[in-house]
Amino acid sequence: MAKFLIVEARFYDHLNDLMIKGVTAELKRSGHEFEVLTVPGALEIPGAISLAVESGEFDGYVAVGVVIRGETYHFEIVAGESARGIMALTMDGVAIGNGILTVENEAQALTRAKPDEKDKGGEAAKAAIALYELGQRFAA
Ligand SMILES: Nc1c(NC[C@H](O)[C@H](O)[C@H](O)CO)[nH]c(=O)[nH]c1=O
Ligand SMILES: CC(=O)[C@@H](O)COP(=O)(O)O
Repeated sequence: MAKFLIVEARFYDHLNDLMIKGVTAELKRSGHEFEVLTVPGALEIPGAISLAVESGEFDGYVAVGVVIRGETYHFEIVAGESARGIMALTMDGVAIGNGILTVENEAQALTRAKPDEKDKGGEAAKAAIALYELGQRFAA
């Protein structure tokens, strides 16, 4: 059994609730423990994970967030930089599943957040578990 930290950017409550439902269902199904940490936005997720890694308390991480395009270039920054930060940590050997939705509108977010539809939360949890197990294999 491993212990995962779910780091959620709680920008849209109802969408995050659906995403977290999918993530936790998969972690429970796989027999792993988890905690949830909430940060203001997706841009804060990589930094929060980096701080948590220093604690040595967790075996893997699931990033959860919803980034919906607005009127300005800020969407590109939030979507791109949160993904870049997560990828940099992953390339440094941290097991992270990226469940940050980057979408054009709420309808696209909803279908991807719902566990009984595209279940991107469950998908991110599976990715985190896969990287954790890979790390175990190569450390053996
Ligand atoms: N517009 C969205 C944001 N923006 C906030 C940033 O993530 C960040 O918290 C702020 O720039 C301060 O550093 N965040 C989301 O998660 N989703 C959005 O749609
Ligand atoms: C993804 C965002 O940062 C976005 O929601 C911000 O909206 P706007 O570009 O209209 O300021």
